[in-house]
Amino acid sequence: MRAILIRHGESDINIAGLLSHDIDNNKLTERGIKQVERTAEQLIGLKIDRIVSSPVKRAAQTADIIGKIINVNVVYDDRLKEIDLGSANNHHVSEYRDELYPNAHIHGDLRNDLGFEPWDHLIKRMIDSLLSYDGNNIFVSHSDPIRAAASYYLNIDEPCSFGIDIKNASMTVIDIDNKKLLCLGAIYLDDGIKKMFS
Ligand SMILES: O=C(O)[C@H](O)COP(=O)(O)O
Repeated sequence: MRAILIRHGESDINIAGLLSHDIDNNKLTERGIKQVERTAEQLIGLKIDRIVSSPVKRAAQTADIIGKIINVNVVYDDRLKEIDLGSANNHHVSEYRDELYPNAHIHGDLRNDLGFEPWDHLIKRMIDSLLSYDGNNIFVSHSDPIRAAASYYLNIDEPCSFGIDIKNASMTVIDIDNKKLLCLGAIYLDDGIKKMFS
């Protein structure tokens, strides 16, 4: 079993600097659509059993584009949805950024103060999803959930994963059977990884 975790393409709320775990209130930008198309074109011909997607619109749109380009069916799984942002939902990221690191993840005690979904809970639902599907699958999700899954396979805690920046439409590849992170946030997938899906 292998998994390709793909963050959705750039969305209007990413551009606006807004945080949202809502299901329907956002969409991919034109650049986001092109990002996803570039990612999907690299996956043509790989043996993929299914695409499993967060139900959040920006992710669902991403999965739909990929599914059409590589001709693979899409199923939805709530366990892949965006982290529950607590009281930060639909607020601007600038309200919470560390003044010394303006473009960084919300971190530390502030996550708890805002009522974010606990990191361990996020990891559990992501790993439960990854382990639920046989074969080789694409999982379309979001920044923090993919960082959480990567931190699990790297065996590091949330503060130590602070430096992981999962770009829009990037690919994070995991060998589920051997519990090994093969690739982290790639926008171009190397041939060695592609061969694992032949
Ligand atoms: O940190 C952020 O800006 C958001 O949590 C990103 O969420 P997204 O991956 O759904 O855009």
